[in-house]
Amino acid sequence: MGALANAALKIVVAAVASHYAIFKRLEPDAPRFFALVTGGNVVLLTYLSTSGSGVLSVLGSAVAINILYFATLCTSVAVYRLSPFHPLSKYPGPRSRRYQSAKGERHLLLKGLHARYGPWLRIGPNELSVNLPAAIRPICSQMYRGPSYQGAPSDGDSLMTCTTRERYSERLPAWNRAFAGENIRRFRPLAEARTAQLLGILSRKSEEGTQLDLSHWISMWGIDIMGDMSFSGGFEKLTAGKDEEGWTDVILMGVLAVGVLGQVPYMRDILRLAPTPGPIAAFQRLTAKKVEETRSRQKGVHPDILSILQHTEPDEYKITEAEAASDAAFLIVAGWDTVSQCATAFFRYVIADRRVFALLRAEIVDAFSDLDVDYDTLMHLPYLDACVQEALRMVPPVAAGPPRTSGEADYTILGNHIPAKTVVACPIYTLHHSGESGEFSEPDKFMPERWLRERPGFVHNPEAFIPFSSGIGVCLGKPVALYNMKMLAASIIRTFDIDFAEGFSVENFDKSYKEHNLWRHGPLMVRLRARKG
Ligand code: HEM
Repeated sequence: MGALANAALKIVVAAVASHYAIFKRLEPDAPRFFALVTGGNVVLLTYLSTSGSGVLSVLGSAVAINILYFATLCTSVAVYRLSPFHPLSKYPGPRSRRYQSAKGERHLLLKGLHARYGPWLRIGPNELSVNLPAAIRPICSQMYRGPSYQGAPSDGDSLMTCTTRERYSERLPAWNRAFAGENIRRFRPLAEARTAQLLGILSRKSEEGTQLDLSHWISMWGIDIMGDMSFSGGFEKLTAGKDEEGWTDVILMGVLAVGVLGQVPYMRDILRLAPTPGPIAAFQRLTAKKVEETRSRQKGVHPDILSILQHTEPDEYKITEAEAASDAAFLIVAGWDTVSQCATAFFRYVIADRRVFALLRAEIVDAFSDLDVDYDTLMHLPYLDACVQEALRMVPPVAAGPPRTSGEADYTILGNHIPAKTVVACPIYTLHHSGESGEFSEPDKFMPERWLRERPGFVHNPEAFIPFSSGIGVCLGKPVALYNMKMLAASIIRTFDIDFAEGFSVENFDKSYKEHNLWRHGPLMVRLRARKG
């Protein structure tokens, strides 16, 4: 009995010691974890078999030792994480550290937690959420992306999932070139052509007097534009009128995987061994085909984004085919749902407020009358700009704050110590809606006027407004996104009178919003009539 207790004590000590030495702050990656477990068990079995016991007895002892070891290890990890010895113990937060929501209400949960615990919030063992505008710049301009970006299994990293800042910096020049100068100007006619195509469809529907889901058509418009810009076409969803291949769901699935597996990035190595689900494999085949097409093209011909990324300068990093395929998929995620969500929110709020609609209509009709919508005039319409900003504030397409990591260094942000290997995020939705800390008066109300500073005494802090993120990894497509949204908004508003469809409930529509890294919601049902006068 004494020998058994002695052996058990040794196992407990070994588990606590290995927690301290290996598992204390981070989950080790999958290969190292399996090497450790396999190596440990080989040594254990060799040792046990020298005792002269039978095979069954040796195996039974090994199983018991493993159970005791891992139970102690897990307890030790849990106790340490909740203890005052943990470097993040001074930060308040719910004891369970649970802020994920399978119901898609993470944005509301996080907002509520900040209201309860204050701007510095511990939301995971090694994770902080910081709801302070003054902290955005120091965090986002110094810290690189956190490990959660490595959640999705893939053969090559996209720009966004580059594991190191050095590799990211090597790839950035080609991306910057794709979104600058002559290249970015070439994207405008693509958006204009798709907008004209959408107007044609909407005109036909309005003549038939049918009610329609505007968010669906905006989504088809958005994905077609991204296909044109990224790899010179390939979707044609406006023509089809529907997403037959189900790319919408595939992309949602991919983004969800990043969100869930990002919490346990070591699982990516394990999942890579599993067969890829059919729809994702089909999307991978599409991006691989686009890589092949754009790679075989001559430099300078059809300079879509994927071609620019692959035809780099001689002294620049040359991406592999797998990386190019990941970039192609990432581009669609980055530029499609974001713009579509913002445009949908824009119409939901503008249609609901007839005063806003009338002011917007007057500004747009006055600017263009029967003329074509030109870039310079469009981008300088103050009320349209205020409405777009306000839609981005109300429903930021990326609601969660992009997670950053302190990596191997300690930081001090606004006098607060952030130890190495801590994940830190500035929660975009919460920042846009924090009335408590006073960034925006009446934060849950759609009020374009707040951007025009026409309300004396009205609190308005643009420093807290970061729909496109900030610092390292800030959105490169912002000018494209703003132009495309304004072009769509002006074109639809000057062409149609718009009302919600009969029986449509704005309250139910708002309640249908769920956040899973991307937004999902019910249909935005409207009735369009050709504008008179
Ligand atoms: C309203 C529309 C958009 C919003 C709100 C938005 C928002 C964002 C945010 C928050 C990030 C940072 C994500 C992170 O670090 O996790 C980001 C990155 C990025 N976005 Fe956008 N985006 C929009 C449209 C677009 C469009 C249309 C494109 C392309 C045409 C685009 C291209 C990119 C790229 C390439 C990055 C990565 C930049 C980098 O890592 O250096 N975005 N965007």
